[in-house]
Amino acid sequence: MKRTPHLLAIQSHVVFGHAGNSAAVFPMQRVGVNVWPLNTVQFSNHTQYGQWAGEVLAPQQIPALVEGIAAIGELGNCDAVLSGYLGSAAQGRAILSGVARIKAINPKALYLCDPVMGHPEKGCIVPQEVSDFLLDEAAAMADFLCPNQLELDSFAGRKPQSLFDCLAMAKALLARGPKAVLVKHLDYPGKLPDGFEMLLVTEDGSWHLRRPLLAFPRQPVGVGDLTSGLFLARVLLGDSLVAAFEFTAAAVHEVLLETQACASYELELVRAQDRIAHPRVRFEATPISL
Ligand SMILES: Nc1ncnc2c1ncn2[C@@H]1O[C@H](COP(=O)(O)OP(=O)(O)O)[C@@H](O)[C@H]1O
Ligand SMILES: Cc1ncc(COP(=O)(O)O)c(C=O)c1O
Ligand SMILES: [Mg+2]
Repeated sequence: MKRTPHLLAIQSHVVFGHAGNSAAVFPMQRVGVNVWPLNTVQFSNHTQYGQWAGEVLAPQQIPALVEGIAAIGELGNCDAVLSGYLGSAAQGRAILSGVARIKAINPKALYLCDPVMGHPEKGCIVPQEVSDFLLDEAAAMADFLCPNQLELDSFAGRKPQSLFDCLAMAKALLARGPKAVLVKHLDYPGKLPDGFEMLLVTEDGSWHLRRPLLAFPRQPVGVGDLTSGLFLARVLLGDSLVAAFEFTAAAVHEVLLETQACASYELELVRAQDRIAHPRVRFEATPISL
């Protein structure tokens, strides 16, 4: 029997609703991965409500928890680490030392970094030192990097002129070290208004994917976290990077369809669970080159 992969997921937890681990853990479990959630913050709700209660985890807790798992002899079973929303740069550095610790025991372990940055136009609130840490330190250690357009712009230090420019920016990011860059959300002059587009850039080639853009009165949150979590889960389950990319687009679209049908602001993950595991829709990734 094939072994069930294990994934250490280090990102935020919200008590109410879905963002960070609260958006990604259940879907990753539902597709068949054992998840070890390590919550960087515990907030009442995601920050786009504009107000929340709760605390950031003390950074020294991250190595302490990783050591606790090592002490029971389980750390070598960790197949991948995912990091997302960080409450401080010190937390980020603690995660990188955890990743190094895990890779020393299991050199095949993968690290996916979702570089969640704050943006005034988006409303996601992240300290500036976290953005600086992601740009300067985390990208170099990640096997997979999953920025959205605003985060890709921050890495490149500019906005794109075209789709091919987005591709060039993502390729430049590949040169910093990751095996693959998944741009979860493209925005560039001339983009068709009714499409939601993504890019996958790897050492072996690049692929572009388009799915329908659905209308929401308020943009749902946690979509990026769901996207990076499902992508890593499917890679661990044995998908090629392109197959994981296509699966992720389909499963996330299914969640958005369910969320739209329920007129809900929070993602309808529980109602969409069968469609996450077995998406009915399919979007083809098409090769793209400069
Ligand atoms: N098919 C879609 N239709 C409408 N909105 C979408 C669709 N897919 C994603 N979104 C929204 O687009 C925004 C961009 O998300 P994205 O950039 O992928 O990641 P992040 O959630 O990290 O910002 C989010 O607000 C999300 O809710
Ligand atoms: C606590 C928390 N975690 C994670 C996120 C990231 O969500 P998204 O997937 O939209 O990038 C947010 C966004 O507001 C948040 O408030
Ligand atoms: Mg995000």
